[in-house]
Amino acid sequence: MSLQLKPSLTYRDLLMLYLKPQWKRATLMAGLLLGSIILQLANPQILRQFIDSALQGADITPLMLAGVLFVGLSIGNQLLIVWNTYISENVAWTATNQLRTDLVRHCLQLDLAFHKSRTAGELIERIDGDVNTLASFFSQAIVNLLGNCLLIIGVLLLLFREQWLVGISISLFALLGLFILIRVRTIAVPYWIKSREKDAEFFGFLGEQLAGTEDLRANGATGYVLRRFYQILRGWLPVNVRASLAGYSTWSSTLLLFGFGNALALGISIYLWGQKALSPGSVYLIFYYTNLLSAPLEQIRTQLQQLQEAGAGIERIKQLLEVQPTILDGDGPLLPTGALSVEMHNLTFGYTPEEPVLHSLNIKLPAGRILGVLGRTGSGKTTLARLLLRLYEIQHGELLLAGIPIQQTRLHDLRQHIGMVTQDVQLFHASVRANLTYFQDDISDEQIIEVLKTLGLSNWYHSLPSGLDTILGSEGEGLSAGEAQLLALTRVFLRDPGLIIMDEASSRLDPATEQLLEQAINTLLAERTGIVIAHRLATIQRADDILIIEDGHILEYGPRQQLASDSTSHFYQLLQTGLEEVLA
Ligand SMILES: Nc1ncnc2c1ncn2[C@@H]1O[C@H](COP(=O)(O)OP(=O)(O)OP(=O)(O)O)[C@@H](O)[C@H]1O
Repeated sequence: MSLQLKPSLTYRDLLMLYLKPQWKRATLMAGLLLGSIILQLANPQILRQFIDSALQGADITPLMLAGVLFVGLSIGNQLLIVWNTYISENVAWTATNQLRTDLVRHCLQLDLAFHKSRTAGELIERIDGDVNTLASFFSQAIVNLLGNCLLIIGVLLLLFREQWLVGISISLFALLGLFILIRVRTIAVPYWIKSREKDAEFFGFLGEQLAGTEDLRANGATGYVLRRFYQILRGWLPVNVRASLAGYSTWSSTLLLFGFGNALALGISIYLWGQKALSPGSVYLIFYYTNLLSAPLEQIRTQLQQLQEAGAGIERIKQLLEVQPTILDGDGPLLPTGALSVEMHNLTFGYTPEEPVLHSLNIKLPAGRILGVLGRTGSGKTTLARLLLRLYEIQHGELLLAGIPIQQTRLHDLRQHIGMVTQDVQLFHASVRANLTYFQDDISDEQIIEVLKTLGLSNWYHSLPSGLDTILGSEGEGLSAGEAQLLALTRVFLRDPGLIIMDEASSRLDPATEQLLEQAINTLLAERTGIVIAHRLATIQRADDILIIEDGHILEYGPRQQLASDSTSHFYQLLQTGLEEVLA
């Protein structure tokens, strides 16, 4: 299903989008609920008949039959409730899963700047937390709210039919009861909100610490973590005690209220019985119906709350949908296959336009050549790579790929033609195959094995216990840094891009792995254009051209051999001093 969510989202839109496709199940849900209401209303009538007939000395057979019917209908009602719960959970999960998928798709389309400015936890809360509040909206709120109203109306009508005075008294009690229940709940709400805030703080803290376990231990920060942990727990305790007490007061007030309702029903019934206006069976019937009111009244209260929460959830989802990607597909031609040329004319860019990070870059890299980019930390090398992938849009000047202005390219096409290998290799807790193909099914196992062989990874592949089906640990656990880099190269190789951008690993690898990596990089760069952010001499020797950036400006740019033999060039000085020492 394509994304149909729009920022002007309403309850009606949500129902149309996510419940309409499930209208058959939703209708069945309504039917089951109606059946259950009818059974709940009919059953006390049998009991009344039973009591009155028994008191009048009726035969045992009709009494037995009435008893069996009562039990049968009660069991039938329970079965309908279980079936209804099963269907409504299915409806809710199908609907909310679709909504989650649509929101994830929306977020994945948003600019990198959006993701950089938000924490992972915030997005998880947006996509899962807010959607969870809608689950009950889909599963119960609408249908059950109507169902409960119907049940209450049914009970009150039957009470009116029994005796008008009873009808009026219990109707007034029901109205007052609902009002009181809602009021009492609002008193407890702030305590629950506080408790949930503390929950979020605790889990946020826990998540952060778990993610950084290795660093924390290595730096001896365990004591600090435990102290913070204890502080948070200590803050959590009184808040939770207060929230529980507030919850208890809600619960006890509900009990008190329904106790009062029962007393009222019994009082009126006894009075009317004394007046000979009611039979004992009818007294029981009234008592039963009054009791029956408690569940729907209580549920209406929770459902109104769920509707409120769903309203807040919709509001936050709307805010998320209002954020739109600013980097969109261009309408230029598709990029050609094979090596791509790269040109920059007066290219200027800043993460905020007032503070440029790259200034007036002019570069001309013909197809098939390799550019080695050097520069100190923070000079703008990664920014340059991000611009080439169009993760950010250039602000001034021109950036051309195979002669096509980058703004005119289509994002999917662009990212098919550019491969990027960074120092942080992102590996997923999934099979080797899925990690290498990025879950793309059209890449055959033969192709993968061939590429692994080309990159010198045959031995590694044969050592895998289940071949390509071997599951990798999360974040590449169990792989050395060199192996992870080689896998990243394999991944890019399989996509066969025309331009490779490499942010080279500066960590020192063992000589055997380094040699393997060097060979793999050579194979990868052959007949492709390469932009290599270099940290090692070996890479520099591979480059045709050298670009040295300083504070976002070009300090030096030219053919490597020419710069290397010019003793006045910065590159020459760098080679003399040693690359690692200067750039580290
Ligand atoms: N997302 C961002 N938002 C704002 N400023 C950023 C962002 N990313 C980088 N910068 C800033 O842009 C400048 C260039 O950063 P960049 O990451 O491109 O440098 P680099 O040369 O790749 O550094 P390194 O070698 O350490 O990776 C730095 O001043 C940095 O603080």
